[in-house]
Amino acid sequence: MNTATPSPVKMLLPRATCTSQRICCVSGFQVDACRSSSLSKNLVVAAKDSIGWCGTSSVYSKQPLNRFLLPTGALVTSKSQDIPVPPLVGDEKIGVLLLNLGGPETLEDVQPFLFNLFADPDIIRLPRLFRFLQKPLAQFISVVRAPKSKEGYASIGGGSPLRQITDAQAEELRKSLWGKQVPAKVYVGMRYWHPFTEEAIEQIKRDGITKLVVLPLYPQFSISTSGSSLRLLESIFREDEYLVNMQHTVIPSWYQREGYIKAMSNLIEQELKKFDNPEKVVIFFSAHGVPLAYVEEAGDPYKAEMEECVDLIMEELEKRRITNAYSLAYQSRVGPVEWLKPYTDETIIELGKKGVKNLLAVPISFVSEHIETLEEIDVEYKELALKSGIENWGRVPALGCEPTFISDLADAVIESLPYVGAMAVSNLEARQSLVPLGSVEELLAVYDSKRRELPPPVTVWEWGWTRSAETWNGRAAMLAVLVLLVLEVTTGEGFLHQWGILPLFH
Ligand SMILES: C=CC1=C(C)c2cc3[nH]c(cc4nc(cc5[nH]c(cc1n2)c(C)c5CCC(=O)O)C(CCC(=O)O)=C4C)c(C)c3C=C
Ligand SMILES: [Fe+2]
Repeated sequence: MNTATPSPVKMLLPRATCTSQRICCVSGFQVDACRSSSLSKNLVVAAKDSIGWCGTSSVYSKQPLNRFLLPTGALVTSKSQDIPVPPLVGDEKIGVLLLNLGGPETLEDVQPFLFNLFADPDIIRLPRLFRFLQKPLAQFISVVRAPKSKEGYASIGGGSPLRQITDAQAEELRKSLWGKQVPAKVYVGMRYWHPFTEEAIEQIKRDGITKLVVLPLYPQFSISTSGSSLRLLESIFREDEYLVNMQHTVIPSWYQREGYIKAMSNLIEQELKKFDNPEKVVIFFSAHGVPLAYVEEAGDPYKAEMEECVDLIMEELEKRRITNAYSLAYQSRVGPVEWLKPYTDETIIELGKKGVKNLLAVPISFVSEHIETLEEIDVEYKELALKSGIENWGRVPALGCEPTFISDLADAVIESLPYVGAMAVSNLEARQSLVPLGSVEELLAVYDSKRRELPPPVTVWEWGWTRSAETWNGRAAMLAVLVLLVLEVTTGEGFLHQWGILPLFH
């Protein structure tokens, strides 16, 4: 790190950065800043290829390189590098909050974890009138599902690896940010298990973080994942004076980032090489599904983002002269409603029937190994594939702490810093930015710290004999049955007991 005295006056500060109240001078430029300008706030004076001198209009002194001065709202770019240089922050304390799902760490955790998951109105979306049933229903479903889920977690070692992997990702991201001159603290906030988002927020407050970048660890946005975590965060922020005043921004999704696409392509390329005839392998992207109604009724961008993501990876592979056949399907459906299609299991059978012999599964919606890669894909789908006539099976590992990926996440954080607390001036500006701040307009609107309202969880209602009405009628009927079941289980009385059926479940 070069902390030499700045060489004699040479004003190379780009004009744009001089126009805000505070100024940031960037590395790669030799600067004697705007000392004589009318601007009297903070300055950073940087010697060539370093950032090491900070000061005010009249005095500047050698300071630790980590004391950054941030031009609030101003985008800072350096002509000497492709990646924008980090904005510099004076007494600000930068935090990055990684949002993730969380998973049970022991078999005893499974049922309460499932309860938390099903009690989330973004996972089971009840009509407003029936919201009071959310928790009893969650209790019922979690108890019924727990034995099957426990079996799955038992088969992958007795618990989810998610906490460990996310902690490791947080540490690698922290190191990468520090390496890029951004001394940020990185926190992990899980939605359904420890460390809960609330716990992370308490730590953020204790640490006195003043600027927060919120980064969901899901490449593509879904109401059921990033949306749910952000909704929770919003309710926490709204009730807390410290947080209301803390500046923050959100990176809603990042599947289109070059670094992520390249990292995924690298992994696919490596796994293809393990087959005897790599060019004959069908690349089989398998994404976690969501109920179809999320996309068709509630406007979840998940499907569109997933398809675009797959296209981008295939384009990148094509640049590397890898032009294999590929397919995208959705896995892990839960419950009786229709989910995004095609389903992974049905597609595997279909591919087998078509004579496909070599299949490379690519988990695409999540960046850690978890129960659905380690059990569902590696065991269930592999078995199904082999039964369906596929002879050679491979699976791309989840990204985990892959260096290109982590470095790209760090760049995403750095690129988002100028937006912390600053409203994107327009959607156009947001779309042009490297960080997709405008890709989910409503979310941007909400999660820019100066705007608030979230889109309601249930959106569409049409009168008459329409598809929507049918769906809701069906759900109401299902609910009525479930209410009867819950009442029966809790009171020990009802038609199933009368018929002598229910005691079988005790
Ligand atoms: C992008 C990823 C995910 C989406 C979208 C998603 C939606 C979604 N999930 C359920 C129900 C369950 N998910 C469960 C586990 C689970 N889900 C994801 C990711 C997405 N879910 C992950 C990474 C995990 C595994 C965590 C781990 O412990 O390793 C479970 C529990 C496991 C099981 O019993 O199968 C359930 C249940 C719904 C209903 C939903 C969309 C509405
Ligand atoms: Fe899930």
